[in-house]
Amino acid sequence: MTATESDRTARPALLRAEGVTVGYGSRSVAVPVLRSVDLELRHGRTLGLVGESGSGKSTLARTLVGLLRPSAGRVLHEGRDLASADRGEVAALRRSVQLIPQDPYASLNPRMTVGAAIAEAVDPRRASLRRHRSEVERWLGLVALDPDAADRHPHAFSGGQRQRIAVARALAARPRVVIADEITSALDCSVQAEVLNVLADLRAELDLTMLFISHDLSVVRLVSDDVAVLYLGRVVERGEVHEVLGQAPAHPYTRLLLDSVPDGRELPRPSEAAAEPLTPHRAVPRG
Ligand SMILES: Nc1ncnc2c1ncn2[C@@H]1O[C@H](COP(=O)(O)OP(=O)(O)OP(=O)(O)O)[C@@H](O)[C@H]1O
Repeated sequence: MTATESDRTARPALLRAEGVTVGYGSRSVAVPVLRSVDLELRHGRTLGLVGESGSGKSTLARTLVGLLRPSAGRVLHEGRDLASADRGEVAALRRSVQLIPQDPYASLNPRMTVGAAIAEAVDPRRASLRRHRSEVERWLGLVALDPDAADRHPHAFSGGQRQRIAVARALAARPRVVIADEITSALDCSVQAEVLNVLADLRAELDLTMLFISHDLSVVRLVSDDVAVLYLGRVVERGEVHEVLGQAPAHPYTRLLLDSVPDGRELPRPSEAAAEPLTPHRAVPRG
């Protein structure tokens, strides 16, 4: 075992799927979308999840945060099975794993100001923008938005700004794990870079563990330490990014994925590709 391998496997798994099978509809008629999926997110690492449209990536994301129940297998949050946790524990465990969906309209209430939405994430029981104004403004600063953004509604922002608001809102809940589900796929390239840079800065500052879902192999290569390849609802290959997306992918589907990307094997290594941070270093609010 190499030094990197032992470092990776020594880190505790914050989130683990064990033999997870999920389908939609009633159990008797459901055709599984996910079949016996095993996956783990280890502390401080980013796992990229790739796979073609319909392979089950979003279904897996929703299952990991507890929005869908597996018909077989289990999901463990820091070793605890959501299915056997009591209500208080489920609420805390769910809060510690935040999902950022592709469409920020799905996660931002159009009738709520941005500040009220972030205040709710900061403190769901005493959600008040007035009470949490300074922390809300710090989070807005962390995603490079002005403090007065707090008083505006989501429709007043561009797609990239809305996605940064969604990132701030998810992170304001102080999760240990973030699941980013195709968060840049609806954005132009330059705006994609803005969102990815913000996320990369915050990931390092907050010591986040992340599942980064994307069909874009070059983006996955940039942000991930490890990668898992989902094909027809099964994880067919996983490992460190440079191994799986490097010279010798083991599974034919991974080879097909790579062959479909122009210069797919020549993508820059994360260290070479690390772009200038979009935002200057900012102190992260601790609380
Ligand atoms: N609410 C639902 N009810 C029934 N079937 C669904 C539902 N959501 C997804 N599916 C089906 O489950 C399969 C996997 O969908 P899923 O959205 O998880 O795939 P995906 O890999 O995220 O795709 P994409 O990259 O296009 O977002 C698809 O066949 C889809 O039609």
